[in-house]
This record gives sequence, C-alpha cells and structure tokens, in this order.
Amino acid sequence: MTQLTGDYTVRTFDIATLPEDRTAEFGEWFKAVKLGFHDSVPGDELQAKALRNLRHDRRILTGVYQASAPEHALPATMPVATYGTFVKNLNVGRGQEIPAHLITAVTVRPTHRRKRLLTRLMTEDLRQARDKGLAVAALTASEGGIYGRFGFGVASHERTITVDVTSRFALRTEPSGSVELTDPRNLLELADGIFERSQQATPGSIGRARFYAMLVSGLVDHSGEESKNLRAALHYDVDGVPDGYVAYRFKGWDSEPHTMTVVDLVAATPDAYLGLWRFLAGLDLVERIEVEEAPLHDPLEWALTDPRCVTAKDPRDMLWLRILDIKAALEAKHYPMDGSLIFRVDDPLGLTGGAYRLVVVGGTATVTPLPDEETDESTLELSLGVAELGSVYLGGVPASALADAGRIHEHAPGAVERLALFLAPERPVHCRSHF
Ligand SMILES: CC(=O)SCCNC(=O)CCNC(=O)[C@H](O)C(C)(C)COP(=O)(O)OP(=O)(O)OC[C@H]1O[C@@H](n2cnc3c(N)ncnc32)[C@H](O)[C@@H]1OP(=O)(O)O
Repeated sequence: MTQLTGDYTVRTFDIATLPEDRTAEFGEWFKAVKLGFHDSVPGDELQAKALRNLRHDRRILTGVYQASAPEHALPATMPVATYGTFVKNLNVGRGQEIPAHLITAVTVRPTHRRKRLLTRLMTEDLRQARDKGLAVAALTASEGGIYGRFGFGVASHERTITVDVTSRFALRTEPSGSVELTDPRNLLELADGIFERSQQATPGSIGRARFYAMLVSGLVDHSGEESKNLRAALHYDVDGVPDGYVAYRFKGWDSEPHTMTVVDLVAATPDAYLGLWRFLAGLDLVERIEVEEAPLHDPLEWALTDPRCVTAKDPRDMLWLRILDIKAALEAKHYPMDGSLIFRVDDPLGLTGGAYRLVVVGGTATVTPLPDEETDESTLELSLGVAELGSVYLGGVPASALADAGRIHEHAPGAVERLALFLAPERPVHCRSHF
C-alpha cells in the first residue's frame, strides 16, 4: 500500500480473498486493533466471527510490521500499526448515492506513536483512493484533534436521548401500519433491506457494515458475545410489508426508572418510525427509553403532544468527510436551485485543491477547474479549506457558522449564503452507521 521504509514493512491484504492458511495473520492484526482501543484480547471464537464479518464487507486491511522484536516483547508478527478500509454508498442528498472510501481500525502501538506512522499510511491511502476514482472518504473519529490535518471535516452530528414513556407520552396523530414482535434472528435477513430503504431517504446515511445485521439479530453484542436478552419488533406497512424494525434490551430491574435501551431502530418511512415509537412507549413495566445514537433533528419531538418527554444529552460529531475529488463530489449532487459560484479550495495534501467554477442548470452541476491566472481576489467569490468543504458538503453543518469562525472566507456579498443554499439537503442530515 505505501512506501514506508527503514525499520518497517507494510502488508495489505484483501480480507475477502485471504486464504485459510493466512488467517493467523488476520488474528494478529485483529489483536493489534483491540490493543489500540484498550479492548480485551479477543479469543478464537470472536476472531472467527470478526473475520466472517470483515470478509463480508470486503475490507482491505493494512498492518505495519517491525523486522524483529526483542525477547519477551510482543511478537514481530503483530503489527505496530493497523489501518482498514472498505467502500459503502453515501447518500449525498436528494436520493443521490456515491461510493465512499471508509476508513476504520486506525491504531498505532503506544511505543510507536508520534513517529508519523498514521501520517504516512493515511496520506498514501487517500491518494490511492482518489486515483481509484472515489470522490469522498469518511470516518468516525475517536478524538476530535486527529483528522482535520488530513482534510477531514465534521459533516454530521448525533446525540443521546432518553424518552419519558409514562402517561406523559402521547403522539399527536396515529401512525398507520402495525407492529409485531419477531425473533431477532429474522433481522439477519430483513435488516439490510429495511436499512437500504431508510438510507435512500436520509442524506448523510452510509451503507452498513455486516456487523449491524449480526448485532440486531443477537448473534453478537458489542463485546462479540451472543446476546441473550435482545428483543425485536417489526413494523408492517398497511400492505403488510416490513418497513421498520427495532432491536432493544431491558436495562434491568435495578434501572431507575425502569429503562429499555434501543440497540437499533431503523425505519423506511415516517409512519414506521412513529409506529415503532408508539410500540416502545406501550411496553408495560417500562418508564423510560434510551437511544444512544439519535438524530439531532428528531421527528419524535415534533410528533409528541409534550415535546419535553425527550431529553437530549451529549451532542457530538459523528461523520467526518474528506473530499478527494471536488469536481466529482459536487457534480454527484442534485441542487435545489440554479446559479453559479466561483471558489477556491485549499488542500494541504494537494489531492484536489484549486479554483473552480460551479454552474447549476436544471439542478445539475458542472464544475470546471480554473487556471490560476483567471482567479484572483476580484473573480473569486469564496475560499475555504478542503476540511471545511467536507463539513458543508452534505448540508448538515451551517456554512455561516464556519464563516463566522473564520474558516470560510467570503469575497463577494451573499456567496456564503449561496453556497449553503446550493448544498442544502431535502431532509436533515443523519448518519446512523458507525464503522
Ligand atoms: C478512524 C479511526 O479508526 S479513529 C481511531 C483512531 N485511533 C485511536 O484513537 C487509537 C489510539 N491512538 C492511536 O493509535 C494513535 O495515537 C493515532 C492513530 C491516533 C495517531 O497515530 P500516530 O502514528 O502517533 O500519528 P502521527 O505520528 O502520524 O501524528 C500526526 C500528527 O497528528 C498529531 N496527532 C496524532 N494523534 C493525535 C491526537 N490523538 N490528538 C491530537 N493530535 C494528534 C500528531 O501530534 C502529529 O502532529 P504534527 O503533524 O503537528 O506533528
């Protein structure tokens, strides 16, 4: 994958085609990831489950290895740095989906940190992804200070909510359709299809890793064990077709008030969403529902007669986007209005920066790179960094907030507002897939 030199070698493997006699290599790579995130050492069974899931996602795994390790140190077969990628579709608004380069499992061993291993892996990987024709890269970040330097910007947020489902809870209107309990194992077959329908209606949504189908069917929990106390329900539309599901578990009789935790709730339609909430609120012996990965703009609040049943906490960044090809990324979107904008993007990694003219006719954009001699302060209407473009690309982050923070520079009056109007999504941006 990269030309790391000196004491290190780099091995990249396509996990989907990794021969059985090299699965031990995967095991060492997986242990290194667990080490990096301070998780327990994975046993054989967990490794086998992870291998199956990652094969399904067709992940490309990279490890950085030392030539040798001193006696009693971790063996040289275990990488000192890990890096994983796979490709899933991203909804960029108005039902348009493009393949996104997803980056995950980034770790550097504590004894090897700050030697630029991540920098070298990521710089090379982003360049290769761009050369393969991928217009955007995405990740979810363990810490906020790591990825801005590589041109990633925060593009979506999430929050945790608790919902009071005592007698205060009442919906303003009755959603259509019905809800039935199901064996969670049925979600192994149904979850992906329902998610894909919800993704088509949700700007910012990213296709799901295999892990989610395993999670909601109870085959694994977050520690990799089989889940014994998971329950599930399906929402059926008026024609009897499943169009939403919720997987949930009871927090225990010690929880005060008695609380049910939503593991995953996916709905392809607003009726399915509210129908599943009506079902959850009707669970006997339960006074509160908790959802960890809830949208910032939740229709539930607006559907309740008392919106204060919903208490939100811990709003946080979720999806980080890195534009790899400005022309391809902007031309992939459909636009709510016609017009034009001349802007410059500064890209510290030199992948896609420069000046461009965006012209939208009939909702379709043409983006033309402009030669330097044609662009100066008098012709440019706007300038911004590639991380800032990643933040505003989906329309989930206000361009005016970035301008007020001194991160987008307006050279012609109204240009920031025009950028925001061009990129505005048809519905609130929300990514409910961690990876
Ligand atoms: C997509 C994901 O997988 S998110 C998960 C990321 N991984 C983790 O959080 C696991 C624990 N942390 C680690 O494994 C490592 O510390 C990593 C991967 C975050 C960084 O790896 P390193 O090889 O040490 O990074 P590298 O040496 O290339 O640092 C590059 C720059 O980023 C900075 N940097 C690195 N990590 C951080 C951080 N956590 N916070 C702020 N700045 C950071 C470095 O100071 C350096 O800055 P400089 O260019 O100004 O000198």
